[in-house]
Parts: sequence; C-alpha cells; structure tokens
Amino acid sequence: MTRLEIRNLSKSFGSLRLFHDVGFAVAAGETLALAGPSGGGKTILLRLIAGIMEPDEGSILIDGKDVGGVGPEARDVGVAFQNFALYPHMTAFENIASPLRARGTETARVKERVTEVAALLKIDHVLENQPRELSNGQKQRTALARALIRRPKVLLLDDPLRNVDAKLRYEMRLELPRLLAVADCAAIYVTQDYREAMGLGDLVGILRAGRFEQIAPPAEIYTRPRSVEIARLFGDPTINLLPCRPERTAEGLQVEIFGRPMPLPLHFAAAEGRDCLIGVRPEHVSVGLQNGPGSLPFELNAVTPLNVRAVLFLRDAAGTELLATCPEDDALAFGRGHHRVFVTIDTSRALLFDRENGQTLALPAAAQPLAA
Ligand SMILES: Nc1ncnc2c1ncn2[C@@H]1O[C@H](COP(=O)(O)OP(=O)(O)OP(=O)(O)O)[C@@H](O)[C@H]1O
Repeated sequence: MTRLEIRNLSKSFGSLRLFHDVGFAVAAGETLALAGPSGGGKTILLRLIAGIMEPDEGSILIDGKDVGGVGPEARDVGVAFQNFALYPHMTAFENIASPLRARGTETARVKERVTEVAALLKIDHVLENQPRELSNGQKQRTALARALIRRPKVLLLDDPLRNVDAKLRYEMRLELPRLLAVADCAAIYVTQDYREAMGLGDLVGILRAGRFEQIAPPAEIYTRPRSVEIARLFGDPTINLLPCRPERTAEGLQVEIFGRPMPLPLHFAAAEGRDCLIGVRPEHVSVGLQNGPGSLPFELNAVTPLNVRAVLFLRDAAGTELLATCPEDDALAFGRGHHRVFVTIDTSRALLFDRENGQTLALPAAAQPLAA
C-alpha cells in the first residue's frame, strides 16, 4: 500500500528553484534511501514532508490524505536527526515518552510503550540516564525510539548514523532493516554514505540540485545507472572508465580499448560514432596467468584482500590502469603482484556513457544480479 506520496512538488528560495515538479511514492514497510551531493535538497525535502516547511506547489499525501496545511505534530511523521536533538534535562525515558505526553496519553500506556520500544532498540538498561550519561550510540537509539514511539506512518531519518563510531554504525546497518520492517511505516533515510544507501534502501533516490537523477532498487542503480556519476558513486571498488568510440566494422560493433578492438553487443548501436566512456565493473574483468584468445597482457601491480573478494590493481604497457576483482582464494595464485598477467574483459556487460554530458547511452540488455 502506498503510504507516502509526493505529487508535483515545487519549492523555491528567491531565485533558487530547488524542487520543480518532484514526485515519488513509498509503500508501508519500505525504505527510500536518499543520497546525493551536499546542497541537493535532502534536508529540505524532509522538512516539507514533516510539515516544518510548506511547498510552493504540489501535494504530500499520507495514506492517500493530503496533509497540506496540517502542522508537524498532527502529521503522523516521526523524525530523527543526526545530532540526536534530545532534551538535555530529561532522562532517556522522558525523552522517548515526550511525543506521547504531548498527546496526553495516560501514564500506564506511556510506560508500556516506552518499555516496548526501548527493548526493541536495546536501551532498556539506560532509561533513567540523562543524555550526558549516554554514549553516542545510546543517544542515537534514544532519538530513534522517540521517533518510533507514536508508531508514525512516515519515518524520516536524517543521516542518523553520521555521528556514531564505525562499529556501531556497522551494527545499526544490520539492525535497522529489521526495525524499519517492524515499524511498518514508509521510511526516508538520508545518508551521505553510498554503501549505506545500497544496504538499507528498498529504493535508492539520488537527489541533485532538487531533481531526482534516479529512483530505483539498489540492484538497478548498480547495473543500470542513469549517468556516469551514479555508476561511479555506487560501486566499490569503483567502475573502470575508459574513453572510446564505438564503430561498426565488418566484424560487427566494436570499441578499441587498451589498443585492441573489442566486440560490443548490438544493443550498444545507439552509441556508434560517439565519443563515449565505457564503464567496466571490476568483477567483469577476468585475470589469469595464462595467455589465451582475446586476452591482453597487463602488469599486476597490487593485490588487496577485501573480505571474500580481492581487488587487483593492473596496468597495461601504455600505463593505463584497470581494476579487477576475483574470489580471494583465486587471488592466492597472484601472490603480492608485480608480475605479468592476462586479462579478458566482458564488454557485453559494459555500460556506455556520453563523454560530454555523462548520460548513459547504453546499458546491458537485462538487469544483472548485484555483485557480492
Ligand atoms: N531557508 C533557506 N533559504 C534559502 N535557501 C535555502 C534555505 N534552506 C536551504 N536552502 C538552500 O537549498 C539547497 C538545499 O539545501 P538542503 O539543506 O536541503 O541540502 P542537503 O541535500 O540536505 O545538503 P547536506 O547534504 O549538506 O545536508 C541549498 O542550496 C541551500 O543553500
């Protein structure tokens, strides 16, 4: 069921036309991870949804009801910000309870709800502490508990893990999807961390200068990015990008990369004769110790273990760099690197971007599963 729907939203600040005709929908139990460069409009979008600010045009619907003109308290929207914003003189219990107290909920019910949500967030043992007596992780959970206590229909999380340490951030990344699913609200999760967006979002939205460059499930963002910029941001290790110009030859559509013509599938024909960037994900580069048909000689410069996969840093005779990944067990054969290897590139899975404006010109035929 669509819980939150944004229709034709526009907002300007003087001459800055931030949002123009923006629309999207988030279902109950679904999380939209909102990423994008600083100043793109992420915070303003949350403020508009929370009712702290009104749009110039367009509407915001929660469960199909237009909430235009409805104040923040009456909107059924829970909010947690990166700076926690806890009341310093109140205990964690009272901070969490505050939205229910403001509504005049009876004491026994408040206690019941706080106990329940504190257990969910594993902060039941610090409920009598004041914020200064809480760790950053506990503060962050307290702020989240306060946002969840009213069982809001829409939950807005503005980079809630930015101020917590790496270990807690990792733990929360694993826990949050379960919490968000239990809360059964439409969640919008703002993050500057692209890996976090991929891990937490059912949908990932990239907001740039008040415009959604793309809203799609994470696997689609990875395999079918709208632009070279998105392809570059979402992928670790990063996508290889090489200038090229697809040409039609007697052998079919080809590109010359690393001084060698390589076949391109026919669905890349739209890019024929254009200055492009070919994007090759490191997992589509195979590296071996034996020369074979179609393989290219490279110098292997370094091997970096990366949990289950290793990253191989390669350079050809002309000095052009290439990243590849392979299962870590296979990488044992390469030692620490610094020797000659042979590389084959799966150009059928490549992406093609316009070199001038970065827009995607051609994508692989079907969405591929997200690489490990
Ligand atoms: N009250 C205001 N008056 C004028 N311009 C504003 C106002 N509030 C925000 N802006 C402008 O709107 C744009 C979007 O701001 P916003 O805070 O939403 O960006 P953001 O994507 O959240 O950035 P960050 O990632 O740095 O938090 C910015 O260019 C900002 O300068």
